[in-house]
Amino acid sequence: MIEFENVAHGYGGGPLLSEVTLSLAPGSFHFLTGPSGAGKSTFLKLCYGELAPVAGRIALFGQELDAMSRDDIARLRQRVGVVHQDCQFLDHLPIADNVALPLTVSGRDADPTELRELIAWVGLTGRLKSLPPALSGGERQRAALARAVIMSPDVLLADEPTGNLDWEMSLRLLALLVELNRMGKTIVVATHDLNLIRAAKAQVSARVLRIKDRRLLLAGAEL
Ligand SMILES: Nc1ncnc2c1ncn2[C@@H]1O[C@H](COP(=O)(O)OP(=O)(O)OP(=O)(O)O)[C@@H](O)[C@H]1O
Repeated sequence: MIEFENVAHGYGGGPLLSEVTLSLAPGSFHFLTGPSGAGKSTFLKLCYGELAPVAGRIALFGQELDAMSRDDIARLRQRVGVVHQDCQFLDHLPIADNVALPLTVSGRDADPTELRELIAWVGLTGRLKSLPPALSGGERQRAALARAVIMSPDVLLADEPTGNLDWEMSLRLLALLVELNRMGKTIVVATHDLNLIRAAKAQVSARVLRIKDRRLLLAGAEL
């Protein structure tokens, strides 16, 4: 589903990631850990073609990204939902419209019933008409998750989705991610939160990738 072969990336000041080789199977659940600045967000951006590697090859859904045009990559990206670290919204649009935005910008209308069901799934029915600035951190993260899955992606990448949330809200978000995984979605979650990883491992067969010294390693069973 996502394959890296000997991938390296850096922003000009020397390599940040190197010799990254891995294959994420369809339906798998991975956490991605590592110190701040290790390259977790960078790895996620490589996964969905936002960044190109300086060496090596990346294939998404069996297609080599470096052989594709920007338009083709953009089309492939519709099969990948992303929850960004800073989850930005259009502040003048109600939450329902923000969640529907990926459909709207691709020229489609959201089915009103499906949109309401999706927003109910993340527990934001009472917030349908609220503007983003009125939402709490946990509500914003859940709205961002709804927006990330509205195109029914095969893969969901989440960058520190519980970064600013209390434990109860983190577990609520985790439950949604676990549910998506049980529906067959491939999930990658970048996080510092080892308790979150432990809680997930009690529910799904999640594996842990760790960035250490520029390399991406499959962590052992210590977590
Ligand atoms: N566009 C960019 N240009 C130059 N340097 C960048 C760019 N984006 C990230 N970096 C640098 O690359 C390094 C890795 O950043 P990245 O955001 O991938 O790390 P991270 O592991 O996700 O960090 P955190 O846990 O703090 O979110 C950092 O030193 C960062 O400053």
